[in-house]
Amino acid sequence: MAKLYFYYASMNAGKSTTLLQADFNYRERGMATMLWTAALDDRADQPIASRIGLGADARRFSPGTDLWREVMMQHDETPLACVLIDEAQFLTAMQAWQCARLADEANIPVLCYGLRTDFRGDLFPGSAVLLGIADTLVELKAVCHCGRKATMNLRTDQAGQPVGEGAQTEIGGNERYVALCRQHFAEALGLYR
Ligand SMILES: Nc1ncnc2c1ncn2[C@@H]1O[C@H](COP(=O)(O)OP(=O)(O)O)[C@@H](O)[C@H]1O
Ligand SMILES: Cc1cn([C@H]2C[C@H](O)[C@@H](COP(=O)(O)O)O2)c(=O)[nH]c1=O
Ligand SMILES: [Zn+2]
Repeated sequence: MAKLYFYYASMNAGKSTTLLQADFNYRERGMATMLWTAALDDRADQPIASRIGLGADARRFSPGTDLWREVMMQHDETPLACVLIDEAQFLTAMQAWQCARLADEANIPVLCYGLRTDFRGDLFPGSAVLLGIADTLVELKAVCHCGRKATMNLRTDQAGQPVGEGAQTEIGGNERYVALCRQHFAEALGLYR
């Protein structure tokens, strides 16, 4: 019985790096994998790019992508040992359930990697469902400037000032976001005043 995994963390915790390591591990044993990432994040040359310099090609999902259908088409051609999905916070609720169906009905392990919460501390839709239904939840860890675990993502403006309002989706990297522990996140947004 295959499992649905959700590896969740703040930004800069090594999610993409861990995904690429898992993929390498399967492929070096001659097993086929299928990689996915969000279509809206096209910052890097390669679809999946880690800050440590590793990268890989991947299919891109958008809200209309039928992951069940796309993966099953590929699986019929070449049996897949697993499916790896980066930026899983951007999955729709329906797509998160399609991932569960792949594990349950097609017996394909699905490994999802994504943010737990957005710049306000609210769950992303895809993450909310994955946190609710995944068989295995694994927290990856980044470090706050104080040394504690960084669980939150502070959005900053061009002057480096904290941003507390805006659209949930705003693509960017270290220049737009900083991973902080909850206390430093809350203090930066004035939530404890
Ligand atoms: N040159 C480097 N050597 C070693 N580790 C690095 C290097 N550059 C970045 N990192 C580490 O890589 C991690 C970020 O990896 P990445 O997979 O891009 O994270 P995420 O996908 O969670 O945002 C951080 O822990 C960072 O410290
Ligand atoms: C917190 C937060 C993040 N995003 C975006 C910013 C990046 O493009 C991705 C996360 O990338 P990573 O691989 O985890 O480094 O998500 C966003 O759109 N909204 C947010 O609140
Ligand atoms: Zn801190």
